Amino acid sequence: MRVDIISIFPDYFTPLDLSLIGKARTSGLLDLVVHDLRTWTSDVHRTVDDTPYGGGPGMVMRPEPWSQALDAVGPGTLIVPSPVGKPFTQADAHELAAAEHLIFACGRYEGIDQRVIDDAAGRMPVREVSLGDYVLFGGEVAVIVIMEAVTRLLPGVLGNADSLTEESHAAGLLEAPVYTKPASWRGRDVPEILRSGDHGRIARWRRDQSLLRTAERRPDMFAAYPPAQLDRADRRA
Ligand SMILES: COc1ccc2nc(C(=O)O)sc2c1
Repeated sequence: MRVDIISIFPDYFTPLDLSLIGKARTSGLLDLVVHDLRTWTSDVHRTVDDTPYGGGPGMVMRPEPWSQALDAVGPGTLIVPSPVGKPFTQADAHELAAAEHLIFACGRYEGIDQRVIDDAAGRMPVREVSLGDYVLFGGEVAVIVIMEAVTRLLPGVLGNADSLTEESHAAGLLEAPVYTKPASWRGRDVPEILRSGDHGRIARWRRDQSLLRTAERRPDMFAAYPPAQLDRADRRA
């Protein structure tokens, strides 16, 4: 997968040199290039913003540097993190993991001139996405989150692909609690069933815990869970 990230703060992305994303880059599974938007400015001050038409606080990112940057690195699937974007979900991560070329545009200030996004949409798929109902300083942190969510789904990046099937949101439910040694810790014991060796009962316990946790913590997810995927034992949980 090829990924281009465009930002006025390219140093924000040094974490993408680390851990499994860093390994994916060195192994060639991920071809990631981070660009400084100011590369595509032409004035001595390398200006990327200007005052908003219609007045109002703050500054807006000018269209010219962005249009030249996107012309240089595109076309691809353009992702623009934004407070007005569609909530980003695990399903979106799976869709983006299937793309050949992702381009991330990191907004700052009050955002990017809307014409940049409208113009790009005439040449490539564009997704404006939000991480949640809160506002960040800019798109950079959202891109790091999305890059983690997407890259870990790429074949060969995670050592054990089985992790992807049991984890939260993978099957539309929250995962069961996990435990490791010691069996007793500060007077708290690991649930006996997990030490029973009875894999059938362990699987049932985990499924029940997953259903209960989802019902308690994410009733929205629980309500959306397809009834057809609930078996008879589930209905007793
Ligand atoms: C100006 O660019 C921004 C500003 C805030 C912001 N907040 C996001 C979020 O997903 O919460 S993405 C994003 C982009």
